[in-house]
Amino acid sequence: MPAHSIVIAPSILACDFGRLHEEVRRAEAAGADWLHLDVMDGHFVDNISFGPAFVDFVAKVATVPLDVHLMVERPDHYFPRFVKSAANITVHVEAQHDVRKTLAGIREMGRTCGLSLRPATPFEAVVPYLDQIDLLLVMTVVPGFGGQPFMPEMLTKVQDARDRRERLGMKYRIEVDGGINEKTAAQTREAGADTFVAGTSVFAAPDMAEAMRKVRGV
Ligand SMILES: O=C(CO)[C@H](O)[C@H](O)COP(=O)(O)O
Repeated sequence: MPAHSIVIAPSILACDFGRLHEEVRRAEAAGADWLHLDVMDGHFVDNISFGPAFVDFVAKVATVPLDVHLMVERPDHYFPRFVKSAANITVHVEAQHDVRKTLAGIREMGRTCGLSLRPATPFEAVVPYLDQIDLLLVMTVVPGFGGQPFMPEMLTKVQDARDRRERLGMKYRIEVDGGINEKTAAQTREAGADTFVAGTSVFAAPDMAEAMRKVRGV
């Protein structure tokens, strides 16, 4: 029995930025529960995506909650700029900050908070913070670029997150991001994931609603 309802969060990184308004509408019409926005600073990851003004624009046209993933070196410095538009703000355990303080700060500003870890980071690194988070984001590719293949070795991390949550009676969502499609969504769901970020597999599909149903497993 999953602890949470299934959530599908299409990754805006994979949409046509030149038609952003229509792409947001298309994702919502196709069944998006949330929209996922990857903010990249060119330091924490080897790519630069978009910043608060872009996220604010998406918030103006979106009707579903925005799930903002800060792939930035100083999330403590930047998260307040996303509070206006985000429902959830996720930061990385590997970034340069006091993780406890940043998570508490996001909560104090009235948003849910997530913690993420790169594929190379062991699950143990997030364990001290699990009592403080609403969502654990398990990266299933090296963060920075869409369109990469799913890393099956991350399945044990998802299982660890689920087992620990059950054992300790915690409530955090388990989100997966990177190479998520019909097949890998089924594998990660089986391992314990309930929240699925999908970029290429939904935005590039001929029928986005059908692609999203497949990720959802219905
Ligand atoms: O976090 C990300 C990149 O770092 C993207 O959200 C993720 O890659 C989604 O894209 P795809 O489904 O194409 O892998």
